[in-house]
Amino acid sequence: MVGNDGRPVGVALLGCGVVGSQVVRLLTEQADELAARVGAPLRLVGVAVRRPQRHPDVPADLITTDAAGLVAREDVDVVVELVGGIEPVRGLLLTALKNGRSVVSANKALLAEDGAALAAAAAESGADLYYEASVAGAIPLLRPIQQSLAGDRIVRVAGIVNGTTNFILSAMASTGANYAEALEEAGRLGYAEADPTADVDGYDAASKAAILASLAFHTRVTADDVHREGIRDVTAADIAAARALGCTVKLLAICEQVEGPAGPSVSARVHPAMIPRSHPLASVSGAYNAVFIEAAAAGQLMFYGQGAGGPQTASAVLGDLVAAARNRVIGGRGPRDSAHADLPIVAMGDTRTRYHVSLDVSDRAGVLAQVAGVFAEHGVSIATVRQEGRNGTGLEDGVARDEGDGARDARDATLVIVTHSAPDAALAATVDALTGLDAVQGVAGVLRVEGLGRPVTELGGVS
Ligand SMILES: NC(=O)C1=CN([C@@H]2O[C@H](COP(=O)(O)OP(=O)(O)OC[C@H]3O[C@@H](n4cnc5c(N)ncnc54)[C@H](O)[C@@H]3O)[C@@H](O)[C@H]2O)C=CC1
Ligand SMILES: N[C@@H](CC=O)C(=O)O
Ligand code: NA
Repeated sequence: MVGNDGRPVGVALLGCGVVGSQVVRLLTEQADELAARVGAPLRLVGVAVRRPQRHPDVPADLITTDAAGLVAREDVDVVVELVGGIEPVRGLLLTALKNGRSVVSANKALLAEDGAALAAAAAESGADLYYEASVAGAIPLLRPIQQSLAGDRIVRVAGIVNGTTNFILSAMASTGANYAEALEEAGRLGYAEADPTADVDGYDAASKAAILASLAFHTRVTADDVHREGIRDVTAADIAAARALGCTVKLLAICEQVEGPAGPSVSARVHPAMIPRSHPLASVSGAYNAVFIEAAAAGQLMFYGQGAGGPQTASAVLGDLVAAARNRVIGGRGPRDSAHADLPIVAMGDTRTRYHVSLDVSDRAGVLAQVAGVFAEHGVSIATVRQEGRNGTGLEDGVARDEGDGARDARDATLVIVTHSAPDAALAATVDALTGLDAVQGVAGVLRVEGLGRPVTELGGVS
């Protein structure tokens, strides 16, 4: 690819909402500095929007509703996509890349669904494809994985990559609010959208996990490959149970290289989990994001900051834009996405996790043995068991009080069991089988427990 012959680098912006409008502002306010860093001025040649009348701050001669026409213009070098969603964006970006235009995007949904096609189009034409803003907003994360750690071997990337759900879980933990109350507060403060499905059901985090796993393990991972559970079912009782164990509950994205049934494999999952309060991720609260990377030589690294917001996300977009524009000016291109390892994806059932299980049981002779037997039958080793009295039966002090209700057992108790690590399928089957026991009145709560590379000392030395 040849350089830009000293002419300005033409930038087409698709979408001018929360993030796009901030990109326009920063491009204007920082024009001279950006030109110095790029080696040529950045010239915004057009802004494609859906409703032109809604953008009084953008010069009218730049506004267009014809995104396809804008992308095809000869004076466009870099297309910055801040629309979101799959179509019509996929078609527009594939056309741009095939025509040799570099692309900067914050669109995690598209990259997690069809990143391979975009990367192939970029490789074919020699254009750049950058998407730092798509994962954890402002936090520099993808470039460190792709470039700074290129000489190392990453074994795990785990973290909090969704601000909305982290705000909700933090509010539940700090105020005792239930899920519905915390969600309402998140909406009031502008964190949760009118339809919060993508956030609370884990779709947003799963897309980000797919992108992280792809880059960390040099393997194409799509959102469909990521096991996904959201936070709708997390209860105030789960939060209290976590606290009792010295833990807190977070929605985690966990991407690991593991030894699967077919050899080295990638495991990618998003689910709520208890983590020890001593873990650095436990203190990440509110709408913040943090990602913990473990690499063979570098050891443990943590990246922390704001994962959303207009100016914050625009910062990451502009970082990518400067890199893509500089490559135009000097006539090269940045490092390509690499999928050379092409590892298989391990099924969630084969992924090893630990569980915290709260069972409401009748407290009579032999019940603990029956429950332990079900764990043993499924090959799941128990790490700790704690019994608590329930409904005022006074078991805490070992004294049972029969309140005279002849229709039910004289004594009720809750068994709190934490397992050692076992295949997730074995743990799920164990919980299923427990519900069939006569002595088990109900499963009060089931949550995975993650040490994330650290011994869970609070749980009695389980690691
Ligand atoms: N808002 C945030 O904090 C973050 C957003 N992102 C990503 O950045 C992208 C943009 O997000 P926001 O700015 O928040 O969204 P937004 O909804 O505020 O802005 C999107 C804009 O695109 C416009 N649009 C829709 N279809 C269009 C079309 N066919 N042609 C031209 N314009 C069209 C909409 O009218 C809207 O103004 C999304 O991919 C999002 O996932 C990533 C990280 C954080
Ligand atoms: N909805 C996301 C924001 C952007 O990625 C979140 O809540 O983190
Ligand atoms: Na980022």
